[in-house]
Amino acid sequence: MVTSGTCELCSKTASSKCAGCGIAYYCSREHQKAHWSKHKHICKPFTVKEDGVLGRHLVATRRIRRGEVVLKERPLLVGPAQGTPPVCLGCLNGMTRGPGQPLACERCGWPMCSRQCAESPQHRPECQWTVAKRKSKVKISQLNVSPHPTYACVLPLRYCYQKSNNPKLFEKLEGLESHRKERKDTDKYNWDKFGVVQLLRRFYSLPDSEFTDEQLLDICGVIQVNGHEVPLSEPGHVGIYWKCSMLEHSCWANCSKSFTEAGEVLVRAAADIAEGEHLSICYTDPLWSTPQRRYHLKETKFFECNCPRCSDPTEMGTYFSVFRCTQRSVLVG
Ligand SMILES: C[S@@+](CC[C@H](N)C(=O)[O-])C[C@H]1O[C@@H](n2cnc3c(N)ncnc32)[C@H](O)[C@@H]1O
Repeated sequence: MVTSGTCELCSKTASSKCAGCGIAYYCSREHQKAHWSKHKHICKPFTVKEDGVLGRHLVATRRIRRGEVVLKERPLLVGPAQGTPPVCLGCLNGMTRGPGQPLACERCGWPMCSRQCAESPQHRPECQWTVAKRKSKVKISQLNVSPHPTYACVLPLRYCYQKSNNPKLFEKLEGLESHRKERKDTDKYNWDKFGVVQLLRRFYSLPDSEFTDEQLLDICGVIQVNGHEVPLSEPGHVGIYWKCSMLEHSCWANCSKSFTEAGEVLVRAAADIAEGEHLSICYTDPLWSTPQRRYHLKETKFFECNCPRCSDPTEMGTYFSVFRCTQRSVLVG
């Protein structure tokens, strides 16, 4: 991992990066300030626009070359996926994978893989709420159950926890799309009512006066619509990012995403992108057929994909979704 570069102004070795683009290095705040009039034209090569079809989306403000880093950012929130076996709530790795025996956090009882993970700030929300609201330790006796139902409430709980502990972060999360109307009465919504809302009420005695059912279901909506599967743990976990949440989908995306070891999302241009072009990533599996991809996007992200690939029956000449006719030789022969 690169941790230093040369200062954009004086070319000395520098270790602090521009927070906007994460590309330019500076040796001091003074040099960063002095260089800003030049750097502002290339920093963050996109702007957020909004329209009636896509909602907010990112548009290139200059030409972006293939391979260039478009954005790099830390997650607003991370937590276990909804359907997961028991994981350590510090590092988010599975509890049955490590060499050592899982240990229970001394304060809250949630199983952890080490003392260090039990002390990690990541684990604080459920740890503090277990002590303050549940008032009795959590006991997860079966570590090989998958999915383990108790873990479904952890990420929503971490989100709720920010309301009083980090109101600025909570406000940011609240600004993300939840598709409240479109989600209502879907199978996932009805599952969340029981699997998350009722669980938080029973397990954490979370009263309606703190969060109404509708608010909790909106939180589940934000996680569903904006959550990224992060493959940095085994099993993977979910991360919610701010700018990355503004990226629109295309099955013929011009950007690709990956993750740094530190959990940042890294979005790179997968093709040369012209100024004014929309930036996109693929929300679904590009190796699925057109009907599968469109169904998945409609069910989970609530839109009909009309990208160039979905609009072209040949899928850009690849015939990716066609059935191979095994009778060809009989028919033509
Ligand atoms: C992660 S959010 C993207 C940001 C969102 N537009 C906003 O304003 O917060 C995903 C949502 O954006 C919209 N969206 C993304 N890509 C789209 C596309 N290609 N066509 C239509 N809507 C799209 C859908 O409403 C989708 O559920």
